[in-house]
Amino acid sequence: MTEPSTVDLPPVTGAWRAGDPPGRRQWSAGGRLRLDAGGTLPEYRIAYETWGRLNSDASNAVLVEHALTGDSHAAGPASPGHPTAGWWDGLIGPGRALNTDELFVVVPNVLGGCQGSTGPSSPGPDGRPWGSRFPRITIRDQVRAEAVVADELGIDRWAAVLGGSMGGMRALEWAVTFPGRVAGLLVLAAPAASSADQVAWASPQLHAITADPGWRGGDYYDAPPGAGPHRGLGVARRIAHVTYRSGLELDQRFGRRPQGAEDPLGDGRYAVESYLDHHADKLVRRFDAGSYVLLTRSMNTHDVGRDRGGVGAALARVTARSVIAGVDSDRLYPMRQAHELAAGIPGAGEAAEINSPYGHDSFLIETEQVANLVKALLH
Ligand SMILES: CC(=O)SCCNC(=O)CCNC(=O)[C@H](O)C(C)(C)COP(=O)(O)OP(=O)(O)OC[C@H]1O[C@@H](n2cnc3c(N)ncnc32)[C@H](O)[C@@H]1OP(=O)(O)O
Ligand SMILES: N[C@@H](CCO)C(=O)O
Repeated sequence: MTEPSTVDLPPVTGAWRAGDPPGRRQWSAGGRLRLDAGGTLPEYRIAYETWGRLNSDASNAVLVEHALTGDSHAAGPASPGHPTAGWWDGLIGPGRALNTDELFVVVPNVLGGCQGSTGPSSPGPDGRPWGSRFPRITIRDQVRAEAVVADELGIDRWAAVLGGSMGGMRALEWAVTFPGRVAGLLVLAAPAASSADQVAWASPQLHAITADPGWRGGDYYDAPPGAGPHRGLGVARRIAHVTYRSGLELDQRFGRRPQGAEDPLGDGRYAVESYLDHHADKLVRRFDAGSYVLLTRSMNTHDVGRDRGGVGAALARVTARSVIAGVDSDRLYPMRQAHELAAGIPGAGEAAEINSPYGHDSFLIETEQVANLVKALLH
């Protein structure tokens, strides 16, 4: 390889909290959280950002839920406290689909994450990082944890809850767990229950991380800089990123081209390999492997029908005005699942289709089509 991968650099674990400048990010603290899998989380905090102003009867609040490696920074530029620009910057702001002249937009970082909310890299009750002691959590647990943010802000009922991928799972769980608190629902590229295929794709990712000697059973936070499971996390991201894009896109974009002057007949890479290396390197710099494992497992557990009499009975509880959408080229969360979900939610109508070559990631890329879905929900 003439352009070495940088995955041996230390990850950004915890740096967001330590070096955070004053900004709009705030925290809500929750007490004992009873967990789906048994046991409790003794205390936790949820980081969140807001845009716009809450009106006097708190009827204009919208909850936006991020995907696996997202965070509360859905809008605005990158800054010292935020390594990436807002992931829905084109959708949130004055005059945009989520018009902050009218709406109060709230974006929490998920429980179990590593960008401000409590997760495996956070201090446990004894002050040492939770690591392997962090309990297993489900999407449902994450949603119940987020209710503290709504309660603290005085929001009894969200005008809308929306999200894509893992964010779509949380949005859906909000509408099923708290039907009276969700007036509008937009689920993008997310199923009612994770399928065998989705669990299967997660499996090699989890193995890649936990088989890395740097993983140390999940207790690597006190290891010297650079000794964490960075290579494993990088491999996991490469696998995941392929599932986030379509095969046709990769073929048309990269073809059989080598990366620059590299020679794939020797030790050189194809351009598409370099592209995956780049995404792996970027993730390793900004995301914690412990959170990746925990959140991936929580997505595996996603099933709105669990302990509720099945998916049909769970979806029948939804009273929100609902828009359900998938992406025609999504090979990870196929349109079939969007159709099944829409068919189960009272009044949801047909699932909408985002037309795009970009696969699953289209909910982050196809701003105009997503904006139209948001407008369809809100107006
Ligand atoms: C709600 C949430 O999900 S939040 C999380 C969202 N953010 C992420 O997922 C972070 C990772 N980023 C991504 O997955 C994507 O960048 C998206 C989905 C956000 C946007 O997708 P796109 O705009 O289509 O970006 P794309 O996948 O083409 O990647 C572009 C990057 O690949 C790099 N790249 C392209 N070709 C090559 C190559 N041959 N070799 C190395 N790097 C390459 C580009 O230089 C660019 O780098 P940069 O992002 O550092 O500027
Ligand atoms: N690329 C996005 C989508 C995952 O669903 C992320 O990393 O969060």
